[in-house]
Amino acid sequence: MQIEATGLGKRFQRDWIFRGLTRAFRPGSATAVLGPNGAGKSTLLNTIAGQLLPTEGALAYTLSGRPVAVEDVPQHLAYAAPYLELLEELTLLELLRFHTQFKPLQAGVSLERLIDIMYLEKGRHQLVREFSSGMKQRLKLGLALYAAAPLLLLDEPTTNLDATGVAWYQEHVEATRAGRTLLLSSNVPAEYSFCDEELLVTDFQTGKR
Ligand SMILES: Nc1ncnc2c1ncn2[C@@H]1O[C@H](COP(=O)(O)OP(=O)(O)OP(=O)(O)O)[C@@H](O)[C@H]1O
Repeated sequence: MQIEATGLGKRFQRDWIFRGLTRAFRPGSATAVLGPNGAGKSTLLNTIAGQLLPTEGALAYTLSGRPVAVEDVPQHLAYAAPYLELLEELTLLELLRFHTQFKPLQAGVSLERLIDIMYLEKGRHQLVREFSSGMKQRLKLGLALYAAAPLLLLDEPTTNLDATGVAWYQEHVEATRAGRTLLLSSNVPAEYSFCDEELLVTDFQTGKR
């Protein structure tokens, strides 16, 4: 998905979080959205996801040369973030069946294959609520990385992952990012070192008031 941000700005009450952001995000690119805690990285991802309205400026989305209305962006989007909750009252298999009804997996990836990829075989019939935080994070990432969605947003993707989990993430983000538009919010170089572009949110904060 091609995304063109023009003069994009977001304000909460009287505080501008970012302002004057003009940038194109191309299919096949991976952009690291960087900045200190509270800089506005998640706010920017949520705005690009169409979940927050920009206060000023515009976002234009194009898929295979056709414009996509902002209200249709969610169907083309896979998003993993600490603040997006899993349905923890379901077992893993129930959750995967439910989730993939509205967010299908990539061609050739079955539910069983995804369970293997996520190393969650033993949790197949377990309530997600009982998963460790690392298991939940592998589940969130597996659902996003292997979704059939051209726009991939990852917010702090290695949250709760140990060193093995971080290596797992690096392997699978590489395996799934070709041709997609990826934006990744991070403070951890191991999460974003593969990205070909960087966007420092604080570059869009001078003179914003
Ligand atoms: N819904 C909201 N209403 C008011 N202020 C908000 C809202 N959401 C976020 N903010 C504020 O916007 C600023 C940016 O927050 P945001 O979560 O985007 O930062 P971040 O760079 O992702 O931070 P972190 O690295 O800590 O996750 C913060 O000051 C936060 O308090």
